[in-house]
Amino acid sequence: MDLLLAFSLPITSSVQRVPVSSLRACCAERTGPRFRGLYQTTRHVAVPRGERHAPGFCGAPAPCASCGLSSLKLSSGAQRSTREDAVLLRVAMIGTGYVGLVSGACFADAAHCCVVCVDSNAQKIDALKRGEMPIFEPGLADLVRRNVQEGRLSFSTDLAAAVRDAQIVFIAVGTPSRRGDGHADLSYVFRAAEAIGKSLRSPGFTLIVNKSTVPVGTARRVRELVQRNCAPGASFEVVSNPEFLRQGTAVQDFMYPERVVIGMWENRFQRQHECTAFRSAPLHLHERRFVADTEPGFDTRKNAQTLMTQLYTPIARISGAPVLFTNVEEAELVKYAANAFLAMKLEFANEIADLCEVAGADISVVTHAIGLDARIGPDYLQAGPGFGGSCLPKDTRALARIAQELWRPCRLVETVIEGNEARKRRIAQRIALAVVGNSADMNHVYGRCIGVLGLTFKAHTDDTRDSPAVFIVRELVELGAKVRAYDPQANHREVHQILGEDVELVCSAQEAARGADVLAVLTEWPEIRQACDALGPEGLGSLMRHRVIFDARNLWRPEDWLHSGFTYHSIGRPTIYADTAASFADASVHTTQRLR
Ligand SMILES: NC(=O)c1ccc[n+]([C@@H]2O[C@H](COP(=O)([O-])OP(=O)(O)OC[C@H]3O[C@@H](n4cnc5c(N)ncnc54)[C@H](O)[C@@H]3O)[C@@H](O)[C@H]2O)c1
Ligand SMILES: O=c1ccn([C@@H]2O[C@H](COP(=O)(O)OP(=O)(O)O[C@H]3O[C@H](CO)[C@@H](O)[C@H](O)[C@H]3O)[C@@H](O)[C@H]2O)c(=O)[nH]1
Repeated sequence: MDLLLAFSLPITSSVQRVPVSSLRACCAERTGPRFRGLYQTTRHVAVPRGERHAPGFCGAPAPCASCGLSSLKLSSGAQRSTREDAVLLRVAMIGTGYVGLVSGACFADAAHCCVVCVDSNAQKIDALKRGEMPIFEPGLADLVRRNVQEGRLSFSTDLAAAVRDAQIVFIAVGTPSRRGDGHADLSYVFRAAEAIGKSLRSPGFTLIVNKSTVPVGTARRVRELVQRNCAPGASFEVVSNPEFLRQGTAVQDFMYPERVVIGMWENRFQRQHECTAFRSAPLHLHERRFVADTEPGFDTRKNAQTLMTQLYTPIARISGAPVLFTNVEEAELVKYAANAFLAMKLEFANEIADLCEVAGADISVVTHAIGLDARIGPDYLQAGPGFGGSCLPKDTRALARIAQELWRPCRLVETVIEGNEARKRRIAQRIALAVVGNSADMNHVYGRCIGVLGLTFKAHTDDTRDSPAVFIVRELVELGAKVRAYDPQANHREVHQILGEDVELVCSAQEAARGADVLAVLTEWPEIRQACDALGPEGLGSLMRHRVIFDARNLWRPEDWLHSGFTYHSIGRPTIYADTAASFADASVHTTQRLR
């Protein structure tokens, strides 16, 4: 049995093509709806001859409990030696953050690569060498451990050595917002490009892949920088390969992407003649040629396309994801356009939620109903305190900025950015109003105690970058409130760096609730709901000074708080008042019944 062939080579005598419908569905339950979707969209997969099991289909990264196989773990000595004897692609990942570490570990695991993850932060690399994870990302620790043990993944601060040994070098460094003007700060990318240029082996071909999110035109500048810094005989190509993973589900997203986008250099004249042929059908591997074989640059581009194909074929096979070859500008724009569209959808849901509050409607009913229209879809319509994180806010700002500079302003994106900023402020004000009650005098917030549940920008991550929760807490502190906050994963040191010592960080939801005038839920952690449910309204109420909840993530249904003695505020839904609960009961129960 040759599992390696099953992934990376065409069908051979040891591998057969099997209709997906006849595979063992041993892990269908474990992998959830996405797996079932994949089942429906992929018609054939390659599996070892004589088997009805598709390696990797059973829910990489974890090995399947019932069949013991995954794309990542080989179960017999014979299989292991086949893999060890094979020539592995050598990859250097520059930047070992949320994207670099996940991508590096996943490539090592699924794509049979030897990956060196490089970072200029020596502490991070030392921690990884000791087996400690610098970030919290579900499934990542096991994946890293397994690939380190099996010799496919290592960590280093030595960029030059890693680049010299690599066939493919990824740039996965940060591109934060540049202070003041909203542009992406490309200094990390350019510094990495210079260092890569200086370290390229010569002679020999190296493929440089930009995975960082960058404005259109950046690949061109990276190429110039590498060219300026490399030795005369070095041969290289730069391609763009934006990443679409989400924090909290990063490993799953990387292994089962919706699509892989690879931006290649192309000859513009050729494009006018050839591209129309590809436009009518979805682009798949090898469908698009970028340079005629008689033109200069043909060899490096062909090498680039071959290496990227080799690298992504296993993931494309496992996931059934299309691999789209575009030009570099298209690839760079796809990333910003996708994030801007998601941000727009969220801002839309949030605006409709505001409308629901005054119109006596329930946002969850409205979004459920509009999401049933396939053109709209049910995802990304959960109203909340505004979108945050290290991507959507900075990427929308960067897109708006580039569009302005290219004299094609994206007014819609600009409006989304403004709307989201205003929303976070408004949610802070609403929480403050919940504290002061009928007096509506913001001066009365001074000295009052607000318990905060959740600080990360969403659940299942430790990341507080551009977190709406952190923004809201800062606003409340500025109004003079005493904030006591709990988050299951947020790093206390980082939170103190952002918010100073004005916020007391505690280790449980109970401690955050103790003595609070209002308890504000700002991140949708399941742990938070479980802790509150375990206490029950009586237990929770006995800890608090006043029985008021502000649920900015709609963790509960309004009717859950009827007759509880609590005033329950949420987003885009009727408020349950402690003293007038009965009058709201009918409305909220009706809306929930309609949902079912
Ligand atoms: N976080 C996400 O979910 C996500 C998803 C898709 C795309 N992206 C994009 O990917 C890029 C990286 O994002 P991230 O969240 O992983 O960032 P991050 O800040 O977590 O990691 C970046 C790492 O790069 C290192 N670094 C910077 N310059 C370096 C250099 N010259 N040499 C070696 N290491 C260097 C930093 O020390 C840091 O550890 C960004 O452009 C981001 O927009 C992020
Ligand atoms: O229905 C929803 C979905 C998300 N959010 C909020 O939107 C923000 C972003 O969430 P999400 O997109 O899940 O997280 P990210 O990890 O930032 O992922 C986004 O940003 C990444 C970096 O560019 C992209 O790769 C991903 O495709 C894109 O989803 C968070 O504050 C969420 O709380 C909501 O309020 N309601």
